[in-house]
Amino acid sequence: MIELAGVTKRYGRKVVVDDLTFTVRAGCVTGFLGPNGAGKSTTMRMMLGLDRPTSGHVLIDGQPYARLKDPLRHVGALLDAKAMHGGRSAYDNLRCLALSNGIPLGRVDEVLEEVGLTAVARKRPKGFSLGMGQRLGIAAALLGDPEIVMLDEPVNGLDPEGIHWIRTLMKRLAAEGRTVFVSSHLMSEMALTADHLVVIGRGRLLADTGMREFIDRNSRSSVRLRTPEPEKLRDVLAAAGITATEDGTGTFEVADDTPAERLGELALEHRIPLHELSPQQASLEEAFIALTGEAAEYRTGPLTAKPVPSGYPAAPETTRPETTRPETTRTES
Ligand SMILES: Nc1ncnc2c1ncn2[C@@H]1O[C@H](COP(=O)(O)OP(=O)(O)OP(=O)(O)O)[C@@H](O)[C@H]1O
Repeated sequence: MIELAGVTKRYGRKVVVDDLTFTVRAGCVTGFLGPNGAGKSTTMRMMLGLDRPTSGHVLIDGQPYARLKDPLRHVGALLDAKAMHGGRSAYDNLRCLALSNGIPLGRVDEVLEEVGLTAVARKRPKGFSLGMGQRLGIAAALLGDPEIVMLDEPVNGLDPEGIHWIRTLMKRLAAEGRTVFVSSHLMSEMALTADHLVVIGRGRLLADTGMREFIDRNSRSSVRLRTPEPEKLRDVLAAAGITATEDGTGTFEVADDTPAERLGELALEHRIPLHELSPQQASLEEAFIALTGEAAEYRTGPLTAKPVPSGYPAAPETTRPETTRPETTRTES
């Protein structure tokens, strides 16, 4: 478990992390999201004792990181894949880490196998591709068989097989009862991987909530109808007081919370043929943009920047439904 209490970080006069309080729990994958420059990496560095909070504190399983004995056995982290010694082989990089953290050397071969780098174990990382470097960084994070795994943008540079692998790995680690905390800008990937989300904007907590709840709260769902008789459907919907938008080709979008069942029954009642009747689920990406729109420091033009529908949230969304995932025990290596 990772606990942050009132964590603030200032660089000069700039407040980069602003009074963050949240807990990252074991047994699930927690996604850490925020626009560019929101303070994610700074927060992760403070969790790992690489940066000191200006105020507030971070506890790892109840202790500051600096007090952990053999920290790699408690927390494995990938922050910067390029942090490896480029002139030392992949094996030697991991061997040094193992020796300095009291980790059995047999783990080096195990993690190299796990990340698929056994064949290049004797090669130097300076010749590695971005994806191979990421895999080596992930191997280092797993080396101490830690209870807590923290990964900053782990899918960076990974090929589709690698992305699938890291997703499966994170889910497995969480199912084993470990704490998995991961940042990513790849929303589609995060939607498939994370159970819980912590979202920050300009250093402030915007949401600490379950994935489904986050999407439901920050986006509007709708129902799409398609008919060869749009005039008839338009009149029926208007008479029923249902607001719909039309695209001019017989496709209607109803976003006023009328359930699909009611729309289907109305169409049937008036003998209007429907070629489509489908509830539209908003994506994590849409919900994320809606929530963080005003908190984004670096924004693109109007083509991609969407207006925030309900204003900048005054208080973060903080709900944490009970996890149904059973905690499993695991044996130390
Ligand atoms: N050592 C530093 N000195 C001064 N400013 C810093 C330092 N480190 C980070 N910052 C600033 O803090 C802010 C947050 O940076 P950080 O890298 O934590 O954001 P991030 O959410 O990880 O961004 P990204 O998604 O782009 O990686 C940025 O404005 C950055 O310029």
